[in-house]
Amino acid sequence: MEYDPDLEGTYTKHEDWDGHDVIVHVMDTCDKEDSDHSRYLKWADAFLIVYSITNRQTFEVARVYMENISNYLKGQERDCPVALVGNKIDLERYRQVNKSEGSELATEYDSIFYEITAAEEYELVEKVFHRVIQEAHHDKYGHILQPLFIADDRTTTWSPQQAMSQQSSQQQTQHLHPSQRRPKSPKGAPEKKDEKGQQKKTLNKFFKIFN
Ligand SMILES: Nc1nc2c(ncn2[C@@H]2O[C@H](COP(=O)(O)OP(=O)(O)OP(=O)(O)O)[C@@H](O)[C@H]2O)c(=O)[nH]1
Repeated sequence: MEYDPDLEGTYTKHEDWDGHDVIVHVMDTCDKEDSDHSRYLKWADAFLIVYSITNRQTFEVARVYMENISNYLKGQERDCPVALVGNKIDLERYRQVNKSEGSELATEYDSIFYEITAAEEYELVEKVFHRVIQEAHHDKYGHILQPLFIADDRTTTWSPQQAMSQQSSQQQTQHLHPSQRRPKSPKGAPEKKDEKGQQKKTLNKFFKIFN
């Protein structure tokens, strides 16, 4: 089926980590002006906010997202990993957002920060997911599973101790197991935008979830 950016989608991936069947549900959001963000916020165990380093506007939108998520989590007294991701580093010559700006924003919200290219380096994308999943797993279950597969030489294993001392550092690998089930998509999530797509899409970030 052809990709349609106007559709909201949930993707599920199974991974065998440390003998556990880890199930990761990913919601790729499709926000509109009238979107009810709270359904994402309630559903997710972790959040990825992606902007394009070649488009400052997307960075400013990411900033709003960071603040909204932070406020929500504080209000709920929840602690979820949040990762800020600057995408399209293969287009360095068109860069509009400095790496330091991304890093500073992430630090401001005590979040993970990566710059990646989704188009050219799948391993980087995977690394972001693994890092977030590992932290989310720790937050939820209180322990870390050991990696089953061997990380490449750029990958290190995250630990809560590391996180305390190196809050903004990168890298990871891990695994999870399902012990709680949650709906595969936020309750009430519309599958599609309205037919004509006349509602302006203001935000286009996705939230990553696992159970
Ligand atoms: N050069 C480059 N292009 C990318 C990269 N990631 C995504 N793109 C392109 O950017 C465009 C938008 O990518 P999407 O994956 O659709 O991004 P999105 O933020 O989900 O946007 P919507 O599709 O509108 O929801 C597409 O043409 C992609 O091919 C990247 O890392 N580098």
